[in-house]
Amino acid sequence: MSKEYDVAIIGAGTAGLTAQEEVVKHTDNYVLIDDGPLGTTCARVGCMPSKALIAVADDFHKCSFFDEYGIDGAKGLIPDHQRIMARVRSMRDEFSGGVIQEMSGFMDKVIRKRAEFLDPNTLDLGDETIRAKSIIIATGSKPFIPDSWLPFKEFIIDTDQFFELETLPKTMAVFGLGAVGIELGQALHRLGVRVTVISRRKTAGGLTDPKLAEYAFDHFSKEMHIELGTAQILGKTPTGLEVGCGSKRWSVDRVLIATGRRPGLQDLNLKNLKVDLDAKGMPVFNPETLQVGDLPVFLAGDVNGLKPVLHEAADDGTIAGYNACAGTMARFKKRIPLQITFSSPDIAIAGLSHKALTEKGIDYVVGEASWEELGRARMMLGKAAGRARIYAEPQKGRLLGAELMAPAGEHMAHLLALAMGANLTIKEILGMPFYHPVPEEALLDAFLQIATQITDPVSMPILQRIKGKPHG
Ligand SMILES: Cc1cc2nc3c(=O)[nH]c(=O)nc-3n(C[C@H](O)[C@H](O)[C@H](O)COP(=O)(O)OP(=O)(O)OC[C@H]3O[C@@H](n4cnc5c(N)ncnc54)[C@H](O)[C@@H]3O)c2cc1C
Ligand SMILES: NC(=O)c1ccc[n+]([C@@H]2O[C@H](COP(=O)([O-])OP(=O)(O)OC[C@H]3O[C@@H](n4cnc5c(N)ncnc54)[C@H](O)[C@@H]3O)[C@@H](O)[C@H]2O)c1
Repeated sequence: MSKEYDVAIIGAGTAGLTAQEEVVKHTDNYVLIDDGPLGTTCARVGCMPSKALIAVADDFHKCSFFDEYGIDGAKGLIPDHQRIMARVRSMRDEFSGGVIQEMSGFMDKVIRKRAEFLDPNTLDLGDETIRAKSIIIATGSKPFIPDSWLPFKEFIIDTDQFFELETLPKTMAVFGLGAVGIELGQALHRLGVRVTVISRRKTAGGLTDPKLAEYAFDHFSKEMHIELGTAQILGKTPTGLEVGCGSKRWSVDRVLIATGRRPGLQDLNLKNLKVDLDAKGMPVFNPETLQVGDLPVFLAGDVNGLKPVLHEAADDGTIAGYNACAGTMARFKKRIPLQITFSSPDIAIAGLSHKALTEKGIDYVVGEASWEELGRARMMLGKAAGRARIYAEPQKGRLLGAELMAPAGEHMAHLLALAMGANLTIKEILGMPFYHPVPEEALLDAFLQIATQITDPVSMPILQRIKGKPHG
């Protein structure tokens, strides 16, 4: 006879653990199923170890400015790749160990097995079946290697394997210039690995505004070797692989695959849910309730492919946990979208992207900011680069969205998202303080441009002063 639960959660990552926090408020009769390593993708092989590596790479990169600053001796500094990777792993172990420690209070609810659906209320765990009134799928996403590249697998590294490297290869091809490609590609380059990035599109870190995407692509191309084209693996060499795009060829020790992740849906036997699946095997679900069709089944976190970033996975866990226990489905208002890529300069999208505005046919005016001539950016070598495109509704200039590549962009993206969340008009934004000299001053130009394009005139003495620029 199978065991009966109120809720079964498949996946003990960020979304699954947040769902558990919500479920436990309603019932103690639940189970959390995970057959993989515990500690979450974010802490083990995602957000945290990647940022630990980037921190070292960015600090080491400052050596390249020391001579110009008037500091001698920088050329003698050598990154010890073995020690760098060991430190990254040690930080990783602290972060993922912390998550596992937090789970100790409910380990008796955790089943370390792989789950497959037999029907919407029944899971096959291999040697046992369980039944649950509601089931939350929180199985995350996985790196994906196309079949044609599998014969070269011994030389291909994905992000699940990358942080296990004892040391860094001398040469590396990075396939893709999305979030993973630019973050890790730039870090490897800054640490002295000879990197060749191959990107199918003229963009970086997910930017969708064509003007900004091209600007960012060109900017990063000046720092490291980036080729535009579809990456191919052409064969093995005595020490690695021959890779290429178009008619160009390179020999590299390893390939870092950063061409996107796939939702972890493949092994769940979703056909037994008897709902329509799209071409990618994704069941139809409601993005506000996360319910699959009208079944007692929910999709939370990366697995639903909506916004594959950590804070969204956590919100999803709460929504799915709540609805899995509630009698009726609650629809939740989502936060202002925010996506930050920790390249240098940072890349970010706050609110609606250019692509989303275009697809939805929303009218907007644009203000553009630049960090190239900003005094504060120019005095910090390597920081005087960056642009932002800020989109506002054409009447009162309320912000709709923004895309940017900018120094301190991670913070500015939050400010912009806050302004969007508070529904501020451009007049209200211009009434806010902007300290001098800070990177945020560049945004004033963009706001001013918006103020001059909207239909409701903004008449403020401050506009005249900003037009003349502060003295200093
Ligand atoms: C290199 C990298 C860097 C990143 N950096 C950032 C960042 O800086 N900021 C940010 O916001 N996001 C970042 N992300 C994204 C972020 O890590 C994810 O959005 C988040 O971890 C998703 O959480 P999740 O709960 O959906 O999935 P996960 O944490 O992956 O959890 C899924 C769990 O399901 C289990 N599972 C899968 N299939 C089954 C099955 N059939 N049966 C049982 N268990 C199963 C797995 O073992 C796993 O434990 C990064 C991702 C990567 C790869
Ligand atoms: N800072 C962050 O929040 C952060 C950091 C890293 C990863 N992530 C998450 O991880 C997920 C996966 O990141 P990712 O960078 O692997 O995927 P991605 O989808 O962000 O980017 C993949 C890129 O690879 C390109 N590409 C695909 N096939 C190619 C080929 N054959 N040749 C050349 N280019 C090719 C695509 O055009 C795309 O631009 C993202 O969705 C992101 O949410 C987030």
